[in-house]
Amino acid sequence: MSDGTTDARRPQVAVLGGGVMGETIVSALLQAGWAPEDVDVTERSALRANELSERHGVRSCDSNAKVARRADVLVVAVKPNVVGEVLAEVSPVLRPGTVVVTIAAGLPISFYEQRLPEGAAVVRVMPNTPAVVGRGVSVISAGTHAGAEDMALVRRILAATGIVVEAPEKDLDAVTAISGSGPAYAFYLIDAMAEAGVLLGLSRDVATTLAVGTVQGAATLAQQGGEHPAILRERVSSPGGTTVAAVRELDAHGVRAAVVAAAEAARDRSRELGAEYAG
Ligand SMILES: NC(=O)C1=CN([C@@H]2O[C@H](COP(=O)(O)OP(=O)(O)OC[C@H]3O[C@@H](n4cnc5c(N)ncnc54)[C@H](O)[C@@H]3O)[C@@H](O)[C@H]2O)C=CC1
Ligand SMILES: O=C(O)[C@@H]1CCC=N1
Repeated sequence: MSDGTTDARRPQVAVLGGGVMGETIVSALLQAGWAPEDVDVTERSALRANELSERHGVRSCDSNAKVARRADVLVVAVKPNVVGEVLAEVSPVLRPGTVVVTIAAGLPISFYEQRLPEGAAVVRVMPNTPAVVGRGVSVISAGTHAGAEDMALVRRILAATGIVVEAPEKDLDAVTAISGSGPAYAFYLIDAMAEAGVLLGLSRDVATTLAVGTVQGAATLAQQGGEHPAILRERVSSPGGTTVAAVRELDAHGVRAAVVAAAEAARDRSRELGAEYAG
């Protein structure tokens, strides 16, 4: 399909499920230049539907089939256990050429292709929550019938959410473990650092400001400096100084091994979700 670059109107997008990630995508669409009337969002909760319409000016309703009928792009943003029933509602009414984009964790592209009309273009995406502030990471994988134009369109939709990286679907469980769930690991570290500051006698406000600013600054340095994180860590570590004393404790408490084990557990859970719901 056309990606709408030369069309007067951008492709009509329907976001099914207006939770944390669904709302983020609605807001990214508006930032990327979509008009509110070209965006539909569905919600099981009427209260939430009204909230989304009031906040973003988009149309909201509780009928997935109704919005799917007019959609050029359908974004599936419900929980993995609901995806099957949502596809059963929309599949009979989809127009040929509609691109189906899914952000559900774990479910493979084949799950969608088996339930959608023959030849449907499916693009699987793993975003993350910093997308809310335009600093997200999204990984996109093409389904059997998704062409270069479809992938370009998905990139445009996600443009306002942050970085977009393309990867083969076989990598998506690992991607989910690193960038999908990864913000939680970073928040965990920030929380622990702030708590440690309080333990050492700082006020909670100051400790939190220091922890957030330090993690943010370190991430920016790692991104912009282009140097290996181990080199950047060495540069903080003066001989016989405070940092080596601290890092020795991180090693002694197995923090590196814990991060690896956490990522493996997330990858395994992503596989399980796929097996559980795709059956
Ligand atoms: N939260 C995160 O960090 C990430 C989530 N994901 C995926 O995004 C999807 C959504 O996750 P969240 O936004 O966190 O969940 P959420 O629970 O905040 O949002 C889901 C929304 O779907 C609505 N809903 C439920 N059944 C529905 C139906 N039949 N029709 C329309 N709406 C319905 C719910 O009322 C809820 O508002 C999940 O599949 C998850 O795996 C992917 C990457 C990151
Ligand atoms: O925890 C989850 O299942 C979702 C997918 C990646 C981040 N949140």
